[in-house]
Amino acid sequence: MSLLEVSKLTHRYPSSSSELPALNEVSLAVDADTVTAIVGESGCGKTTLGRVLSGLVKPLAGQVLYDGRDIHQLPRTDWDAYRRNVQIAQQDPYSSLNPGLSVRETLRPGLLRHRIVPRHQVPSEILRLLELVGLDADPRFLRRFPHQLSGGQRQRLAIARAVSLRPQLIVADEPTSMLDVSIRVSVLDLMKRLRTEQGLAYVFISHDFGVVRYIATGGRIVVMFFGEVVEEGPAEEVIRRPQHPYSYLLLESIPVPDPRTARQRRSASVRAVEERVEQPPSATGCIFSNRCPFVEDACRVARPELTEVSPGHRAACLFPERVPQLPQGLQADVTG
Ligand SMILES: Nc1ncnc2c1ncn2[C@@H]1O[C@H](COP(=O)(O)OP(=O)(O)OP(=O)(O)O)[C@@H](O)[C@H]1O
Repeated sequence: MSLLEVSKLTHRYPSSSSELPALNEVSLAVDADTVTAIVGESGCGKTTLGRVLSGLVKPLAGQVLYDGRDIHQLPRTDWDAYRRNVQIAQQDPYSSLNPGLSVRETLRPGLLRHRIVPRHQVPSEILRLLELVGLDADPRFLRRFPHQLSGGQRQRLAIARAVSLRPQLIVADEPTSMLDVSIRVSVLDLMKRLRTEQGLAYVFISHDFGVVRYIATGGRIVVMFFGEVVEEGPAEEVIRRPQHPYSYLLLESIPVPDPRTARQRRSASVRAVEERVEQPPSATGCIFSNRCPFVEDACRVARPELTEVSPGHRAACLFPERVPQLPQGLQADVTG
């Protein structure tokens, strides 16, 4: 079931030096109770999309429909409910947490303002939330300030704050990219557990396909390139049989710990694309054609539409049959 229907979102920042919009006619559905992972390189519009979905940025054109209604047309009380129902967890919890507020004061105001529990139950609810996210539920910890917490503890606190309002959806924008690898996995595991226990949906934003495949099991993957969706579909299918060359190349470049495999993985096509990374996207043809290792003349003429390649799986490629299958070993690796 769709929680949000996103229709032809276009956004451009007035101060941007880029000719290209940050988002260009992005349409997709965000399902309830599941993960919709947005993946793509830096600058492709992931954060802008996340901010539009959470209502923090009003797009220049297009709509975000919630229960069939445009969120920017909602009456005040429904808008407040939407903002509570859709929480955001950001890349750098240090900048999103108020440095002057203790752990207790980070969690308390939201619980009171939105009357999540009766006033007298707020202290016990704070302790319950800390336990839920694996933080110390003791008085000394409650008095700590963000600068006295580790990176992992800060992100757990930011997650606790988001979950405290009992939202339907959390937009998680690169929530683990600033954490050490060992801590990263534990925070991802926490997010997975919370999702099933609390019946949450996530829009999970990342530039790292390795992280995306870890969190998006059973959900959907949306691949973006320069403000456009180039592929979207069920996570396992996008990973096993990518239908857009860009998705294929992102998957093929997932780093793996074994240096021998990592060497094998940097195939000729990945190296060729890396050499062309500075090329601006084509203005008229397929947006990926200037970097595509499988490009044909036709790709430089017109921009392909997102087209269904199998039920619920769409790709914007004129020649999806040219996208190779991932090598067997790598497939086993990326499907984990
Ligand atoms: N506040 C802003 N003012 C001007 N341009 C912006 C602003 N925020 C983003 N942009 C531009 O919009 C485009 C999309 O940026 P966005 O941050 O949404 O992408 P992203 O995929 O999340 O990248 P990153 O992972 O680096 O944050 C980029 O070209 C970026 O330079």
